[in-house]
Amino acid sequence: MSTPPKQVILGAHFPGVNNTTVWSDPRSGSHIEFDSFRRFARAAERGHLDFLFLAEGLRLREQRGLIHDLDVVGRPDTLPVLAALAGVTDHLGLVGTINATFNEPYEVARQFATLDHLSGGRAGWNVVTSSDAFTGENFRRGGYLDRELRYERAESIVRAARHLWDSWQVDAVAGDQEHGRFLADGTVGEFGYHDDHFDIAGHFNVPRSPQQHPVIFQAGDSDGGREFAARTADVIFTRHGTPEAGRAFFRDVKSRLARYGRRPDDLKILPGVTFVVGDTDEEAAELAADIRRQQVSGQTAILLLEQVWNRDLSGYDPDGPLPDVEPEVGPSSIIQGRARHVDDARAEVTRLRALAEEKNLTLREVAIERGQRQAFVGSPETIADALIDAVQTEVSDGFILVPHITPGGLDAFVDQVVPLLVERGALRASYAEGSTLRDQLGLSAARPATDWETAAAAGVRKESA
Ligand SMILES: Cc1cc2nc3c(=O)[nH]c(=O)nc-3n(C[C@H](O)[C@H](O)[C@H](O)COP(=O)(O)O)c2cc1C
Repeated sequence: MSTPPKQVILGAHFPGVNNTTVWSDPRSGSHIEFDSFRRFARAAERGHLDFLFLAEGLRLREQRGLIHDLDVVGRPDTLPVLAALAGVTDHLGLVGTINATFNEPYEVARQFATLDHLSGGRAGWNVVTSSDAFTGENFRRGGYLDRELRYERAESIVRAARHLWDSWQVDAVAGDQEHGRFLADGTVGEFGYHDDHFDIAGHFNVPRSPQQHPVIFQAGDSDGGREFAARTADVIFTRHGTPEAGRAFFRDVKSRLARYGRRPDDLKILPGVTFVVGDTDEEAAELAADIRRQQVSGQTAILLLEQVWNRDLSGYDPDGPLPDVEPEVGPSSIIQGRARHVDDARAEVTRLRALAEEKNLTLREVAIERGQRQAFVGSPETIADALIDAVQTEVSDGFILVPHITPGGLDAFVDQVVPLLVERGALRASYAEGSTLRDQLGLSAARPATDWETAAAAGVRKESA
């Protein structure tokens, strides 16, 4: 009998309005009404996926001083949405993105512990570190964090939260009716946490939650982000364009774990991916090309390439050639509220010009081609086989699916691909009763905050030795 393949972990990213989705499709519904979240979550649960994932955007992006046309809706406040979903789902993990820079550990620890209670152990926190002053203007203290400190602060907030989550002993609640004593003793929830970022002390007021520590995700691909994940997180949410890039990332990140006394399986790597299911591979390829054209209108193509050129390109014709001007290099960015992901603008422009020439592409076609991400496109069989193969060949431990339609975009995957994954032994046929998100992801039970700190300190010593 052949051994079953490694399990494919699957999350479902609730899609807002952005250039991986198609808001203008007639099947597209509201990105804010609860019914959309509920339908999406129930589809994920019908397919016994591991978790639903919500991104976060704390300020409307601006480009050329105007609100960016995409990414405007679909990101209401994360925690109320997840709390409401806890009431209409039974097994699905509920993972929300909450920034480490603009929040306090006491608040965040309370919120996630509460979500963990409400959901019976299904909470996950995606710790992001965006620290830009533009977003900071929304907050009391303004953009106060130096970018270099973003991961130091993230590590601090998670460490402090872990102390808060540990502050209630397992047997803290006595519930002694005979003597009328609710608590076992008066020291319940006592904490004190002091470092360069936080100086807090008191009594935490949420009892120990089912997972004790909600699952910690991190999203951020830089060297600092990878090291933070190796030292602190249970899951990395990442993105890359090809399976080869995925394997290189996988090897790099997993190799960092031993330094902190962790095994490769202690940190799961999950790239975000789009998918298009068709009756045949040819039909799916045609559908995918059509979706890309809808996602990148002429105006969107201009906005996307402005992020490469870092200058106003509104005078150019999207159906004409690439701009003949050179990119603007320097510290100022045309976009605010989101990092520009262009390391060397001159080299990127040279590459795009060569691509346009070789394939005879217009400006809009270049924008479409440049934005291609790793996608699973094909018949249900092709997609199921490709997902299984990617996990067996260490591209990742699974994927976070990003459908292009809200809220019905998961349906084809759940109804046509999931049964094949189950048949091939790569996905559970049903949820195990009473399992937490930690159990579902194959993670071990939460370790106490002090264990993490000892391992991190030993790892840092090894690194600097
Ligand atoms: C796949 C992925 C998803 C992300 N999602 C969010 C998000 O929803 N909200 C947010 O504020 N930042 C998000 N980020 C940004 C990161 O948290 C981080 O702030 C940024 O990438 C800078 O960190 P880095 O220099 O390590 O990449 C995301 C990053 C990645 C790679």
